[in-house]
Amino acid sequence: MSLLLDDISLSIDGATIVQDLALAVEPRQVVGLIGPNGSGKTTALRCVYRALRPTGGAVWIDGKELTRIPLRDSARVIAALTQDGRADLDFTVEEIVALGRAPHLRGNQALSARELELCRQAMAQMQVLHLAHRGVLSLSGGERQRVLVARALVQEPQVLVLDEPTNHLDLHHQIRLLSMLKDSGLSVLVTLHDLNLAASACDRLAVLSQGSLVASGPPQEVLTEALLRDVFGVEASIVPHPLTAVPQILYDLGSATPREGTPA
Ligand SMILES: Nc1ncnc2c1ncn2[C@@H]1O[C@H](COP(=O)(O)OP(=O)(O)OP(=O)(O)O)[C@@H](O)[C@H]1O
Repeated sequence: MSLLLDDISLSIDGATIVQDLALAVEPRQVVGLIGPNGSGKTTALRCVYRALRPTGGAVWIDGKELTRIPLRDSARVIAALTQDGRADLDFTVEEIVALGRAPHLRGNQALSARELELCRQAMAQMQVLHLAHRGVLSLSGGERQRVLVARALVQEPQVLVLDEPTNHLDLHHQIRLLSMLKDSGLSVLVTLHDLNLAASACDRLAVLSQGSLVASGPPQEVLTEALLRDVFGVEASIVPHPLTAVPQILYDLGSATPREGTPA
């Protein structure tokens, strides 16, 4: 399933937060949305999972304009892992994961045997099966993040939107999650701050700066020393990964430089 952000803009109280963002995610592609803090990444994702409605442009799913699709139908095909999706009710892990099936159920319909097995598999995949009966409030940040990914997977979406999914995850789980996304066969739009992981995991990168798209394309075209300097205010060297040839950034502490338009 394809996802298209067709020149979307989002203004709040007269302030433009995202401006004319054009971005396509082809079927089975993983696209990374990167950019400095406050550049509009979360706001753009919120327009895709319908927490916000763009004030200009439109989002299209497989050739259909999103606002013309009933909410329940779009919830069946788009799953989101959000930054504000922290569960604050003390449900158990298996209850939280089962909530991912909600868009597919009618009323108080119970989960079928297939759906229960789907939940079990997703918990196993995210290595939280042993926590199934624990209350989510008792989990560590990384455990809870993995539970929320499992909930998104049981939704059986075709488009997956994830806002900083590696937050709280240790290195092992960061790499497992990103390789799972790469192999998932889903159309994935993901924001990441770790640019080395983004370069390894994503087919394409899109760079936002102050609400506007400033670069997009394959990681080897997008990640340049000039872009790191101009957009992120960092002097760094970029070398090809010795095994995969994807660009990898070598940072030098003390190389953060003032960025244009950023308060000191
Ligand atoms: N409801 C709102 N009202 C006013 N300003 C907002 C609102 N939502 C977001 N903003 C502002 O819009 C800008 C972009 O925010 P957004 O969360 O999209 O950035 P981001 O790129 O995801 O940042 P980060 O990397 O820090 O998560 C920020 O300056 C933020 O303060």
